[in-house]
Amino acid sequence: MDDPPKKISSHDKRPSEHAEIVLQTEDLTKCFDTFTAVDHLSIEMYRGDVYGLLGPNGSGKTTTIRMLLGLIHPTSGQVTVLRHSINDRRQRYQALWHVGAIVEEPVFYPFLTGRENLRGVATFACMPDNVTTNERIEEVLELVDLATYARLAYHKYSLGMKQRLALAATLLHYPQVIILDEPTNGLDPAGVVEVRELITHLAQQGISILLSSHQLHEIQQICSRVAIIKRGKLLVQGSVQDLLSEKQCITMSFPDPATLERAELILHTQPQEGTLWMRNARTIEVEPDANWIPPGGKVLELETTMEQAAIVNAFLGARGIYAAEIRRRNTSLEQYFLELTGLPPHVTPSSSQSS
Ligand SMILES: Nc1ncnc2c1ncn2[C@@H]1O[C@H](COP(=O)(O)OP(=O)(O)OP(=O)(O)O)[C@@H](O)[C@H]1O
Repeated sequence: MDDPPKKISSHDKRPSEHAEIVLQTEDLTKCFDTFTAVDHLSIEMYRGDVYGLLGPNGSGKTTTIRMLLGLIHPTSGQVTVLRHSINDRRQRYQALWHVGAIVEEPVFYPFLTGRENLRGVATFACMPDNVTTNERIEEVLELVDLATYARLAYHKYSLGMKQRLALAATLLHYPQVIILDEPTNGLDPAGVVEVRELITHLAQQGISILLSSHQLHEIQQICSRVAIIKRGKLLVQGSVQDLLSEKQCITMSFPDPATLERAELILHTQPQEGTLWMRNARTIEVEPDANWIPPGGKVLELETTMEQAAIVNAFLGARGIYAAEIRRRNTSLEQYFLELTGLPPHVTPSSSQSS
């Protein structure tokens, strides 16, 4: 029996309890024949969230996104956007009207300018060819910081500019929710920064953004909340800040490798009731950015808070072992993900399913 998904308590980065839910799935499930790609997934996204949908390869992210956009029908469960159900034929149009998305590589005409391409998109979207539409095109060009390049042919755009033009196209009809599948995929570092800054800027305007990505370092920098899924099931959902503060660690360095070995042995064998948590101590390689590398290049890591570091220190001191340095170690989203899923963000679908 699988563990139920963890609920994470809220701190400052999580929307208040009065925050408006803009997108919600309830028990969303998709089966392909006998294979369940998405399994009773219940997530919610608040106004202004930059929400990361994370999971190893083949965990069901794209299938979920396709259901959120009404591109495929769920086997069961619900998707609601601003209280309109995508599953209800009468409400689907209203629900999807609030959504903009980039799910596949956007296609633009290479020899038309950025502005002309947006005019083309507006025409295809049946937006009237009038002053309001032209004003909106100028507005979105400003919003994605492409106004200066509006007269440049698309094929001369950098990868980051192309992605920003794609975002401009999704913004034309004033969506309140934007869904992006791997928005920084294939971008060079400068393009990644451009898109990251734009996403943050859009969220500040009250637009909620759901994105899937394998770039957990990126996700950690831009997302306010994340959901981590594996084999279609939700493992955890919460604010990045809360998830990471749940996993506080300290590292202890010792004057020489033999002292470290003795300290580890003591921590594994001697703690009694009340201090048994110290038994989680393990030797790890020192982080490369540490300001001091102890002899042997290894440190002891304990999953505990800096407040409890004094207890470990005193415990070892009473047994004649003195640490040379104690540091707080921040867990990255990548480490958290790895511990939770047992998989790195990039694994082949077959290995993911067999694990
Ligand atoms: N049309 C389909 N028919 C059968 N199986 C499918 C279909 N679409 C997806 N799947 C399977 O569902 C599972 C989830 O696929 P999905 O593409 O949603 O995963 P993902 O998390 O987006 O993966 P990735 O990170 O590699 O893009 C995979 O095992 C995939 O092979």
